[in-house]
Amino acid sequence: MIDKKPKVVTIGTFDGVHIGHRKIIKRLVESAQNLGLESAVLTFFPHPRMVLQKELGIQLINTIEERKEIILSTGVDHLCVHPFTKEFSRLTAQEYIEQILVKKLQAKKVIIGYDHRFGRNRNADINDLKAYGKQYGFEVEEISKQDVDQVAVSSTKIRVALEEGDLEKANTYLGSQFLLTGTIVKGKGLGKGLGFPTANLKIEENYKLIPKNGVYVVKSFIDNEEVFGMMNIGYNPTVGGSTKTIETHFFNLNKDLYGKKLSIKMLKRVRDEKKFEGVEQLIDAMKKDQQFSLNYIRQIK
Ligand SMILES: Cc1cc2nc3c(=O)[nH]c(=O)nc-3n(C[C@H](O)[C@H](O)[C@H](O)COP(=O)(O)O)c2cc1C
Ligand SMILES: Nc1ncnc2c1ncn2[C@@H]1O[C@H](COP(=O)(O)OP(=O)(O)O)[C@@H](O)[C@H]1O
Repeated sequence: MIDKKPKVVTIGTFDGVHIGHRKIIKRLVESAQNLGLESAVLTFFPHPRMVLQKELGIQLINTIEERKEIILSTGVDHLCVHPFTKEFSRLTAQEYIEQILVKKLQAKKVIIGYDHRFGRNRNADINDLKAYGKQYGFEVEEISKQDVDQVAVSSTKIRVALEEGDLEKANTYLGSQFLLTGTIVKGKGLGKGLGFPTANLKIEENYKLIPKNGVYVVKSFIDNEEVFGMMNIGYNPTVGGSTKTIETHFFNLNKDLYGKKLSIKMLKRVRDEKKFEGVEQLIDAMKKDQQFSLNYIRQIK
């Protein structure tokens, strides 16, 4: 439950929590400090497109848990994840302002993008928000088109970059490393025999975007220790795999990982997944991947 103290609020989906989002959140926190108020981010889940258009194939950069964790790590005082339901979408602009911004969040100031729209059918805009501000006693600070364009980043551009395997671009736009969170489950049990045991990551959220198939250098924390590894995303065509797997061989680690929940950060793309002539060639390729990954890790450490 959010307290009754007056707040500066910003509103958005914030998928990815990229450098543009971070800039807005920084402005929010600074503004709250200057005014002696608390800061709050208002976000919604599920994504409106999951609810209104029943889009089943929708892919998001972050699961809601990841989004929460990243937003809370930016230094905001409060994060409000409001359920986006059909019913909620039918609130008029005025009902939404009154119920959520005024009563629930005690907004004294709202920092918002120039193109923000809200209320039933998204029919209210920033000028309406300013008018409601006069009525309900909050100030509106507009983030101009120029400010938005200057950052030149969008969640859509990041999604496309990840789907194309351009991890470098995605991570630059995110201002952090793209991550995958899930639980380690049993695979086909072939990895140990190849000399490379691989921890198979199962992700529950079907809306989570998985980057292009291929091999990546990754990093995680296992039992509070930083561990690096190499991940393969794909169908394991060499051994006749039929389902998509996300599997990681961690370097210098010998631990039973089954059942563990891991967040794995993706650092660098190495290559495409390939169908090799046989297992020998696959092992040779994995040895080369390991060499490449260890070199890369040495450089960034
Ligand atoms: C770094 C790395 C690269 C891989 N590259 C390929 C590849 O190019 N082609 C392929 O068929 N399988 C590739 N694999 C997947 C192996 O086929 C897989 O690890 C093996 O089948 C073990 O699967 P299991 O953990 O389900 O037992 C790769 C695995 C890793 C860890
Ligand atoms: N260095 C390591 N990297 C990844 N997994 C490891 C490592 N050392 C031990 N393991 C364990 O071995 C399991 C992987 O073995 P593997 O033969 O590939 O079987 P599976 O196909 O069931 O994943 C992992 O899930 C983990 O529990």
